[in-house]
Amino acid sequence: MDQQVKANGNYSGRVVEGPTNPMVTPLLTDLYQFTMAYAYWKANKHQERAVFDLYFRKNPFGGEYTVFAGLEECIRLIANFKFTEDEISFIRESLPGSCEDGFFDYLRGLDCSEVEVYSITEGTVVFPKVPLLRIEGPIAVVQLLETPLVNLINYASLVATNAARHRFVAGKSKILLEFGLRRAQGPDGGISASKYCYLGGFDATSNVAAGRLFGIPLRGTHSHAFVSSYMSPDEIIDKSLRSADGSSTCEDFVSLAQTWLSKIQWSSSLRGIFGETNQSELAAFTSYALAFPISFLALVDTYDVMRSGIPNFCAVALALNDLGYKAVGIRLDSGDLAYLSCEARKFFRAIEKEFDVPGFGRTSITASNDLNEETLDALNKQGHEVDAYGIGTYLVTCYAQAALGCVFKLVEINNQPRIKLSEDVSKVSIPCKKRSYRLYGREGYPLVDIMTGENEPSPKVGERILCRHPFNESKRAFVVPQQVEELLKCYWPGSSDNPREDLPPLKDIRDRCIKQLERMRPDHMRRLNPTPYKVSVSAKLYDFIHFLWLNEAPVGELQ
Ligand SMILES: Nc1ncnc2c1ncn2[C@@H]1O[C@H](COP(=O)(O)OP(=O)(O)OP(=O)(O)O)[C@@H](O)[C@H]1O
Ligand SMILES: O=P(O)(O)OC[C@H]1O[C@H](OP(=O)(O)OP(=O)(O)O)[C@H](O)[C@@H]1O
Ligand SMILES: O=C(O)c1cccnc1
Ligand SMILES: [Mg+2]
Repeated sequence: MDQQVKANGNYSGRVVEGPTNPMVTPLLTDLYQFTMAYAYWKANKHQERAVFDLYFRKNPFGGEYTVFAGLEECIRLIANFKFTEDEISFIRESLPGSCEDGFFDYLRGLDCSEVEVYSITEGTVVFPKVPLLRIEGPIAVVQLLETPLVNLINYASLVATNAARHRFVAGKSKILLEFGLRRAQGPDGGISASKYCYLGGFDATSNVAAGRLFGIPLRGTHSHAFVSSYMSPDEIIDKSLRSADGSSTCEDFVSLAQTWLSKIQWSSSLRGIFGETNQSELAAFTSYALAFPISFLALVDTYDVMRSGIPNFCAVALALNDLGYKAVGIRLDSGDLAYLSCEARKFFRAIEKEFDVPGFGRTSITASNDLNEETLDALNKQGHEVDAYGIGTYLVTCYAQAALGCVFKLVEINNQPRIKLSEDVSKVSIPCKKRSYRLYGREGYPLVDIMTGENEPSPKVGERILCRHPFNESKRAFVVPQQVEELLKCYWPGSSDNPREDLPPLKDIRDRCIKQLERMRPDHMRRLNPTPYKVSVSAKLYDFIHFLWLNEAPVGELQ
């Protein structure tokens, strides 16, 4: 590979940009990766060819599926992996003074041109133990990659899964808005949350930087501060509003809204629902409508939703309607969201009927305030009229589960398979450089993932294959796949006879994720007691794992 390739991540004329977050550098790793790299180098072992698998052991949130995310950022790091002189000086200062100069010369020349990355496609639904990434290369450099790769995959996949779970409960027809930036774990937590919640099925974010960086649709309403900043309608100086078609101008939109409020107050069907509304709130809504006549949406819970916010909103919306504008809707941010959304809907329908405004009954209702999977589920059970949810804290902090627990384990070195044993069987690693496949059944659902040794023949459509639980002897099944999908594809560096996969735009990854989730058998997806998806190994790999296990585990001696 030529020098230019090494310098800027360009391969075969295709440039891979650097990581989105400039904090992602070769130093974003744990100290022990450098101490091991030095010890490998000192022992002249650093060029030995190693294969590592990156995988997780358990699905998050008590579920039975995970959305794989974060791959693009891993490839961006790998494609541009190069130490600067400053970084090398810092590593020198951080390691014991006895470390030899030659090691720093070695770091100076280091890049990932000898590293190969095979990965599952980003946005795929994935399962425990199946490698998400298989990284092969000189052991010292692959070891340095462990921490950043696990870091880049862990939260991305966790929050994408959280988003997918919220989408599952909310239902396909609802608009899901990610509102988490202020509550996220720092700036990168916020940006990553916006990116990967979109990937997992959210429709838009309030995070402007994420909108710019990733092209995610931006959406938002306004806050209580805007409402409470107004004291009275007298504050509004420019009261004029041109009609939507530009043919006329209403000189006093404030009075028009007040007139509509009186009409609502005295209408026969709405009489008695409310008396005087809060006039400073009406002023705030009027002012907001003057600023955004084509996209007017009001936060209605600052004073009293049914006695003030909703009638005030309707008055301004009807005034806009006179000028040919259609108000977007309301946001509810407190109280019983099921009850209030139903009451608001009734009010909108009554207005539609009373004043003959077609479509007013369908005015959009957005709900927010500490929402999570459980509250969405409770709202569904109670019955509600919410069209859109704004979700922050519980979504982006992954409140229900702090981390996915991805690991990076050595499975082969110098063509010798390696295993890591543990008292806890779920922690025993699956050795060998492997391939993995997803086998689909007659009804089109994925049935099982199977891992095989690298050189085993691949499963074939229509051919019966034995799938074995990796560690439980009695669990096995024959499968006759109707479709076989190889999961690990080449993402770096690729060559003319083994081309590298493209890194698709975020929107395409999101579309893939949504399709993948829809293709799963419903019992794997349900929230309560979902059925585990089967993850298996070939008969040959099963035998080999257990041979290696017995070989590596010392035999105890009883006295
Ligand atoms: N119908 C409902 N069923 C179940 N949970 C609901 C329902 N309506 C609202 N919730 C949830 O109940 C909680 C209400 O919280 P809390 O009582 O702290 O808020 P509030 O008093 O309504 O508003 P504020 O944020 O202004 O204090 C929120 O988590 C909200 O999502
Ligand atoms: O509730 P979350 O899921 O985190 O969603 C975002 C929240 O952030 C905003 O208000 P903020 O919480 O700042 O103020 P509040 O106390 O009025 O809710 C918004 O009104 C939501 O309530
Ligand atoms: O636009 C909103 O309504 C919004 C944005 C962030 C947090 N809470 C609400
Ligand atoms: Mg809140």
